Amino acid sequence: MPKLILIRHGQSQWNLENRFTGWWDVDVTEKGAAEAKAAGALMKEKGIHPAIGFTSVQTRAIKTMNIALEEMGMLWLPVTKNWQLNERHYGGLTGLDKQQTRDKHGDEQVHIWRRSFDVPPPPMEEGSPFEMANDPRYAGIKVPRAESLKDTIERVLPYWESAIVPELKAGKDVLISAHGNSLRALVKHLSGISDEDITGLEIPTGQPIVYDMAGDLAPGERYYLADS
Ligand SMILES: O=C(O)[C@@H](CO)OP(=O)(O)O
Repeated sequence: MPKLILIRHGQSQWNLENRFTGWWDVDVTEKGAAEAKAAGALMKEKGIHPAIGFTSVQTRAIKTMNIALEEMGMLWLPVTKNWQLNERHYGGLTGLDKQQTRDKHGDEQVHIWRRSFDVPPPPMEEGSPFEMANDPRYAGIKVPRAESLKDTIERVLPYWESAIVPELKAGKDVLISAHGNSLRALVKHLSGISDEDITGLEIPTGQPIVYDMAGDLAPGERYYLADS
């Protein structure tokens, strides 16, 4: 039965600096690269052999995929990149320091912006230095001004259904390298987590999460590869 393996990218420069990141394209740190390498070593040790990979179009997820695959001796793996696996768009919070934002707006408001199901952060202003709409990778795509988790789910799931499910149906093991909130979107769907309970789910960086899919593609329990 096919396996689905999910990895959140290794620590990014803005994870380290504690800044809201979203669609802004930051790289992994040295620690993040080491996390990706360790994830690859673990997958190799546990006999994980994906037949296809998927990532977002963001450097931190792509690098994590490549570093892990290199460690597995599988840099040849066909990998598809798609913006629908991007991190949730952080709107007007992009680039701000998370602690300074808490000091200014209060813990509760920041928690709502970060973890509520359907409250989006404030929209990104026109002319923001963190605007990505003119980046060539988003040509022809309506770049959002901000996204809630619900908005993120609404663009992750169509891609999951149209591009990824068919590969699992064909019996292929699939590796996805993505982001804290695009993976929360997917895990919410796969594990049937309620709108309320998803607010408490955190996905750590660089830790492969596995679903063993049943014959009818019902996802089994999810588990950390390190614990198996
Ligand atoms: O800044 C971000 O884009 C995300 C992921 O690092 O942060 P948060 O934990 O607030 O969802």
